[in-house]
Amino acid sequence: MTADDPAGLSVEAEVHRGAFTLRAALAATPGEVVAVLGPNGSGKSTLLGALAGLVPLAGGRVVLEGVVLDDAGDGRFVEPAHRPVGFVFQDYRLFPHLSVLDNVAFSPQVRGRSRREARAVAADWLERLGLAELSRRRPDRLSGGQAQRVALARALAGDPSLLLLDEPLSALDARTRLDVQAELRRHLADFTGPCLLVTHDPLEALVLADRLVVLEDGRVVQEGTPAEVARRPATEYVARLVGLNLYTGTADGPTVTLDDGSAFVVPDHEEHGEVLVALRPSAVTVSTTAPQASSARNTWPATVTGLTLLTDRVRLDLDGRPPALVDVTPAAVAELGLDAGREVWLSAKAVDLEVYGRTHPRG
Ligand SMILES: Nc1ncnc2c1ncn2[C@@H]1O[C@H](COP(=O)(O)OP(=O)(O)OP(=O)(O)O)[C@@H](O)[C@H]1O
Repeated sequence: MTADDPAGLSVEAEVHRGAFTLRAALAATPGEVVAVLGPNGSGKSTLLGALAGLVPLAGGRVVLEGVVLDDAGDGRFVEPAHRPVGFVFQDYRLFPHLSVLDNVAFSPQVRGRSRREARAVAADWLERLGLAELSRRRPDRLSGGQAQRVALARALAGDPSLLLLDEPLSALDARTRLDVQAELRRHLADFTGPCLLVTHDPLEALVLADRLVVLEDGRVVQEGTPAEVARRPATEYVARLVGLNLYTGTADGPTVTLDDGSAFVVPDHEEHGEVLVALRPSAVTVSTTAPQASSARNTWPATVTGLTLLTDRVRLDLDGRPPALVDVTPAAVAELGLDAGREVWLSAKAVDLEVYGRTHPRG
């Protein structure tokens, strides 16, 4: 999609906030849910703020359905209140002095509806979201889940062309979160415009999003479907997010020399030069004696530095060349006497190593 495509959203944004710079380009098609993931301080909220007109662009432009909302080049700028954008903030930001009905009526009113019409639209949204009986309540009398639903109703009641959700579920307890997440999924499926969802939670991104965009240090480091990103993470952060080991190295035929000087035998691949190698923690075998080396198998010594109980497995943190996360069964932990400080051998079949080129430069 190009910047002038009439459908959907297209953004090229350069934003300065103190010493921090966001420089990101992204697009989203109508009906598409794009999850924006990234570590703390990577610029996710800044990006949403720029789209909503709350944070000024130093460069680039924002085009929604063919309408330029912001263009740093020629100074065009649509005020936040006049943007067809619905925003759900992490802390909801409901107006404390207004009833639930009037909170939701606020959006259609700002967009030019009369007070009566706006209240009718609000009542309709509250009905749709199963909140009708809360209409007269003040926000301080709502549970977290209810406040989240009201915030979503308020965003949708303005009939936005773009929906921005900034960590919409992060303030909820685990149980409520699952319920609200399932509901949110249904509402997002009905929403016809593009939606950007900022989240820290990879599971939330997998459940709710069609596509992931990963920001690190103000730059987009990876985009793709959840499956693409999970299979071939582009950075350490993404690898940790999806629970994979990721190594950087240099490919030369069937050997990849890793940055720490160790080497992996890998399957046939087309890559030359700098590559990434991904390895599932469940694909590594742990033994207490040195296994037979073979051309199809990589073996190396390592020391257990940590053990974490997952639901049905134990994740081992291992220091070695290279270091690794390895998943084993609780029975294996007992049988092999695994504990912090224990020296073991790791082995991984060449076919379990996924080799691919870098999509962004190092450093
Ligand atoms: N008002 C501000 N003035 C100066 N710097 C700011 C301001 N707001 C944010 N920043 C800086 O901009 C950078 C990006 O912040 P931003 O809130 O966009 O990140 P984020 O990815 O949303 O983080 P988090 O996941 O912690 O919410 C940070 O380094 C932050 O310190």
